[in-house]
Amino acid sequence: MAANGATGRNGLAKIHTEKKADEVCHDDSTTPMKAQTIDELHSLQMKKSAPTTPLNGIQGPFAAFSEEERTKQQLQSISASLASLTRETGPKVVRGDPASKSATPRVVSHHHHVSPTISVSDSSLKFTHVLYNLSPAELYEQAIKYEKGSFISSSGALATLSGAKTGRSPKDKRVVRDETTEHDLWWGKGSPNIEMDEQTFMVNRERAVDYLNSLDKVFVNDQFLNWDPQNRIKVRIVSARAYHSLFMHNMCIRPTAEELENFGTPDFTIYNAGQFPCNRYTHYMTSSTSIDLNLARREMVILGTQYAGEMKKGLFSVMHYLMPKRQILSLHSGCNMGKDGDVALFFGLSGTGKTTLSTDHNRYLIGDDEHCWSDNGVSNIEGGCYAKCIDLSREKEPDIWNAIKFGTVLENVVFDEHTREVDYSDKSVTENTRAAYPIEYIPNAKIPCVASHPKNVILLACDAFGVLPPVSKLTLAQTMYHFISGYTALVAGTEEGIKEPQATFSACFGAAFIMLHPTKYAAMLAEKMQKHGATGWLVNTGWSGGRYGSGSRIKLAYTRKIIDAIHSGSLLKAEYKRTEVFGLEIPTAVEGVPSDILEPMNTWTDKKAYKETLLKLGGLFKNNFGGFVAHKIGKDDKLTDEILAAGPVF
Ligand SMILES: Nc1ncnc2c1ncn2[C@@H]1O[C@H](COP(=O)(O)OP(=O)(O)OP(=O)(O)O)[C@@H](O)[C@H]1O
Ligand SMILES: O=C([O-])CC(=O)C(=O)O
Ligand SMILES: [Ca+2]
Ligand SMILES: [Mn+2]
Repeated sequence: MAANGATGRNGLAKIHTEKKADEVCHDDSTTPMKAQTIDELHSLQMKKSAPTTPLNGIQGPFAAFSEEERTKQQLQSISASLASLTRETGPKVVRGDPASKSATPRVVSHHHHVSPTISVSDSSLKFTHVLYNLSPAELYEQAIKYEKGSFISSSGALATLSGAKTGRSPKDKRVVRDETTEHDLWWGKGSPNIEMDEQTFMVNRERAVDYLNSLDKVFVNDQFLNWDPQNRIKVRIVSARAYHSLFMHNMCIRPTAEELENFGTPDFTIYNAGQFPCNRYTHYMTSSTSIDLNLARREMVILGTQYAGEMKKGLFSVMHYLMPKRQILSLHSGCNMGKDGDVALFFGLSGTGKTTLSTDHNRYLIGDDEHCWSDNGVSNIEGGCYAKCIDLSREKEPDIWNAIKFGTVLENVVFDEHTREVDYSDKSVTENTRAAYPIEYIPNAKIPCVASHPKNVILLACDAFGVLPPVSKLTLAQTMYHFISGYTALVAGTEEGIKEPQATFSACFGAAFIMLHPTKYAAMLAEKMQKHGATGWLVNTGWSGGRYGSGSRIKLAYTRKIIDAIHSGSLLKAEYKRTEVFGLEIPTAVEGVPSDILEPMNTWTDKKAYKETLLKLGGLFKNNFGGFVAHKIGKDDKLTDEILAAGPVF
């Protein structure tokens, strides 16, 4: 041991450090240190953003003042949104994260009247910090720091939990019934509009506003709906979670800095206090969840559910009211466009394939879920897509797979605790796992998301009975019959409490979101299809070879081939034969699809069971349509009669 050199007392070699003249140790780095303290160093890391609100022409000494003035106006508007209507004052709002010391304390409070000191409660003394239109990166940080259950997935998405509710709660959606809505809206049997009165709305609104104001910080998103510039709607979403803010950032249209500068007052405001329940002693409340729409006030209140789809679909309901007033048809449909400009709509209830089939590598995506059809053509209402991701496969749905990256919200998925790799087959949290991403994450999205008039209108049904053909060509009357019926077998999970597929009829393929009587939308659709010569198709993306349990779901690859043949126009020219009971025209051959599956009866081994099931489904259709026979569709009696005759006959 210690063969050479000096040894210390314990026998170990001494460590020699050569001392230079100045007696200071230097490392290799020659870069001079620009900061004197740690705090200074950290302050260097972030540079000031280019103003989110560019100074429209104002330069020179007044520029700084006007930016300040603008920020003040913005805060005043937010304070007004958050005002308690009983105390008549808005909260003191301040911009920026309460956790960040450098946040400028630019305090603004909104007063209707100057009424000092008399009824001041503690809530009017505290500040509410406003996190206004944060970027995805900032929202990630907020979510990860403060929201339990937020993680970064291996592909960079923000994995979150939506809490106890993992689907919408249609039974808890209420609409204020007043003199206007009393006459305008669809009420009663079958209608999604469960009534509440103005007073109760205000009670819930106050509850939500007080809850939001009690927090240290709230998120505010100012965004747009509808890519048609003439019919754009300004929306404000006030929420308590970074998850909700990022979700809406992705799903609504994102304003440019300049558009944000000129945003002004919103046309519609959502108060999302979803973490806080409604008060069950409040009139009308039947659970601790309430989603309340007040069209006169242009406001929506969410209590007792954190499922983000409530905001998306709540706004869709609003569009279903506002757009038809302007002679514009609102549609629960996907939309895409071919290289030659041919446009297709994809209608269908939740889980029938709107997102999957409108996301098509060979076509431009206009949108996956909500559209308007005006005299100018089709426009997407949203700025993002909301894809189901149960059993998502990279191979079958590559564009959706690749869209799940930084910026995307991934709801309720299960992932590996170490690698953070998502297991898309895992239903432990829910079957209704979802990804919300900005539409430009799909490489062939068309921006702006507008297109000309549709050539094909494809009605998607996921038939758990396995008796509807994979594809049939419809007459206009049949298209209307199936549009009004809105049949599918609901795939588990998107609506609370549905665990097994079951036959469902939902008028206009979205009765949960329509506000007027279904025949109003149907009449508009018929008129537009007629005027623009669109062809209707019924595509079964559901079962073949037997009903749910014995048959199996039609292969996505086959459905895609069928859709390709519709787009190309080749299916229009095919040879057809007519089916029993439903009287559907089915093609004898489709390129790339085994011909024997085109006729469902061929795929069933038990022909008797097939016939029974077919009649059973026919009966369900008849029974459902009974609710509509007394209504006229459009001004034309002839069309109404044709539609009534276009259902199953047996
Ligand atoms: N033959 C098929 N055609 C279409 N989709 C299929 C088929 N077979 C399986 N699927 C699966 O069905 C699901 C269709 O869901 P999709 O997200 O497209 O529904 P959606 O109509 O957009 O519903 P929502 O309105 O709830 O968003 C996807 O998970 C898809 O992978
Ligand atoms: O609203 C949701 O939760 C998802 C959706 O698109 C639908 O159900 O139609
Ligand atoms: Ca969808
Ligand atoms: Mn939908």
